[in-house]
Amino acid sequence: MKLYNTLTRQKEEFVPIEEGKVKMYVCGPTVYNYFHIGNARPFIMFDVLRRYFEYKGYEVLYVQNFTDVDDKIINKANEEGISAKEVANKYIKEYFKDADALGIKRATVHPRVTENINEIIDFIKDLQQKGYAYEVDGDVYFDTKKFEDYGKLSKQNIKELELGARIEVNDKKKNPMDFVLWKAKKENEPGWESPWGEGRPGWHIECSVMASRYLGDTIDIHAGGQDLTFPHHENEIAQSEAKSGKQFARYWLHNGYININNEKMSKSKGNFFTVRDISKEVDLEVVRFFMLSSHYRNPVNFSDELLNQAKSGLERLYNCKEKLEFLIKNIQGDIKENEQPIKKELNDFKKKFEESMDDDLNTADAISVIFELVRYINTNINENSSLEIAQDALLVFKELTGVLNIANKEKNDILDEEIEKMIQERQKAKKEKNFELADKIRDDLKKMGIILEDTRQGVKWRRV
Ligand SMILES: Nc1ncnc2c1ncn2[C@@H]1O[C@H](COP(=O)(O)OP(=O)(O)OP(=O)(O)O)[C@@H](O)[C@H]1O
Ligand SMILES: [Zn+2]
Repeated sequence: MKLYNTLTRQKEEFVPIEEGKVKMYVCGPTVYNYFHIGNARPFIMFDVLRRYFEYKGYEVLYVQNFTDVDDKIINKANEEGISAKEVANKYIKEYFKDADALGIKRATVHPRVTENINEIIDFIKDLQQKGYAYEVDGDVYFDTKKFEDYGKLSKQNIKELELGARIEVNDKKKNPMDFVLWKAKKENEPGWESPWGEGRPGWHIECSVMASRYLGDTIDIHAGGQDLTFPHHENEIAQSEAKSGKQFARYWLHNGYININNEKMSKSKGNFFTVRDISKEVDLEVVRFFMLSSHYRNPVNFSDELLNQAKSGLERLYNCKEKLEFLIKNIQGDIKENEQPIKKELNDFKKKFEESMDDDLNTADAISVIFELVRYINTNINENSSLEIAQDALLVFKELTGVLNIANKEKNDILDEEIEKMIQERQKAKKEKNFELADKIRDDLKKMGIILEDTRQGVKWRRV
């Protein structure tokens, strides 16, 4: 599989450190609000990368953190008169509700900053001992001048950055590019005891600490949104490599932005839609499908139109699946001689799907392959097919959609009330002598695996 590595600015063959194993770290949310669909992009896309590795037989260790102490959380807590911990706990719970509905698999570990304070302190102490960090009035800074490779990920011209950064006046830092590892406690802030007095960790240090704690000094993949490349990931590299003397992450993956009117969707600009609000309008599986319909590095302008397209695309997939499930219940027999080429073609779709996914996780092309498969099934598999070939087709369909985790909800999801409602509509149509509509409703139900029987006691129905 080839992945675009921000570190080298090219697509590279993925080679794991340890055979059969992938160690991934994905920067998680700062929990002071519901997350928006821009934030959902890395969560969904890297979930698919993980699932694809698993499909290929890798064991994946997947770590995604929660930033549960931060200025924004503290501000929100002070506004609402509750503790930062209460704010964070609330939004972590809400995160899981939305993430589950988006079909995002739970990480192997979801560590929180506040559960890693001792590890963070030890890490900073080590940096200080090695001469990479210095203390000023209870704050501790990373000395970027000491780390020769600073800037290697973002390929930034450090001189230019320094000029820009001078606008931000901070007399405590030796150099404008230095960044904070530990912040001395201010009033109305949570704080922890440390060798530098009471305080709390800076933002960047948490990811270096949690990645090494759960995955080791060198990890395979580190991922997040494109905005994190600089300074966040650059700083993570500086901290981790200064401490261990080893390469921190071998592949750096960054997703492009979800935009609104060509501007990055972001909490600070207020131009965002939360996943929670969207869930009131559409099933979140549609949002997942929408996300996968573009390559993860391309910018996407969010619109209702794209969401509607995703909705009808997903319906096409469910229709195909239901058709196959219906056929399987109603046909019989082993594969026939003239179906051998179909079997082969079905397997070719798998290969094509894998080729797309192997090309830097091109889910957009992978979805096109699934649509081709659907067209192929619709024209080649019917009442005259053998049971075996229909089962084969369903298996391939499920394998491919399973990697993306789309269209795999069981249709038993159709509720009894919905069925009853459709039956009532059919009765009404019959009364009005609209037999065409009545037959259509019966057929629609049949496609959903619901069989009607007109009895003297009224209409009875059963699931096939
Ligand atoms: N518009 C966007 N499109 C794609 N990814 C985004 C977008 N906005 C944020 N992200 C990513 O979402 C993830 C979660 O980050 P976090 O919760 O810190 O969001 P944030 O940066 O505070 O959001 P915002 O930019 O709205 O303030 C990060 O990987 C970040 O890069
Ligand atoms: Zn991070």
